[in-house]
Amino acid sequence: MSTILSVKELCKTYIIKKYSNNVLRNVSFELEEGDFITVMGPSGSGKSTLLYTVSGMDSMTSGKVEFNGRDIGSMNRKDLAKLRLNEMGFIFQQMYMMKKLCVFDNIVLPAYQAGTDHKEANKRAEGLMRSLDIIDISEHSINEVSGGQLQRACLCRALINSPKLLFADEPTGALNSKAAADVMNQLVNANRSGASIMMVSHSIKVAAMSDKVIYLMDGDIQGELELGKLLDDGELVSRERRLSSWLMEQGW
Ligand SMILES: Nc1ncnc2c1ncn2[C@@H]1O[C@H](COP(=O)(O)OP(=O)(O)OP(=O)(O)O)[C@@H](O)[C@H]1O
Repeated sequence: MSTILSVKELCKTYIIKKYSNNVLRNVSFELEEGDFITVMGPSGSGKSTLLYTVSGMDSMTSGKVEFNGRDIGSMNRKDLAKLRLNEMGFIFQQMYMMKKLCVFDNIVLPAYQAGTDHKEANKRAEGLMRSLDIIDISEHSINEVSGGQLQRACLCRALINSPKLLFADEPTGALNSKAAADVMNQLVNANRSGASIMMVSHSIKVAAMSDKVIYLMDGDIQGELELGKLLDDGELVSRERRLSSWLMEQGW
């Protein structure tokens, strides 16, 4: 098993009107290939900022982040964009969909950009949309769909290039329980097919499906809980209980 993401002493400071906000303070952790981790913690503890900085979407103030042995802090914008297109997938709270394209075209576009044969890309997009129950909205403009449908479309788009590492910020946030279960099943399937996942979630039910939970407090990792791979849905209740009592110890 090799390390896909190595984060060492990562710091991120936002400066607004001369006031410094040290959002991430010396965060260090490693993600092994095939890992599925969830970052939890109080609102404002820096969870989304952590996802944005380790994925190269936002710059770091200091520290080192390596993706598959490549130092992302020293990569130029073009190489970073290529890395994100080909090897990473994103489901973020601000969903950057192209307003002029229909849902299907938004989903398939990254595959075309990566040079995948169009017929193959279309087939893959259709399969993903069926599994997330949004095939009926293929031709809709992104202004004509619900928040939950849009979130599922984002997941399809994130998976279209079979990313090595998937970043997901509250992927079930806007969803009802059936849609949330569809999304989580798809994430677990993607992980079983080899994608590593780094997710942020406030939900115990959702986080209990991951292998490991990191608790972020005031921009630093306060604790880690190893849950192991989810092998059977029957284990979920006991995993949720374990996670819930650990979170209470963390002061959640
Ligand atoms: N682009 C930005 N510019 C300035 N400050 C920011 C920016 N993004 C986040 N922050 C600040 O960083 C801190 C952490 O925000 P972040 O969104 O990472 O927290 P979070 O743990 O994900 O919170 P939540 O659970 O509420 O989503 C907050 O104080 C926030 O105001």
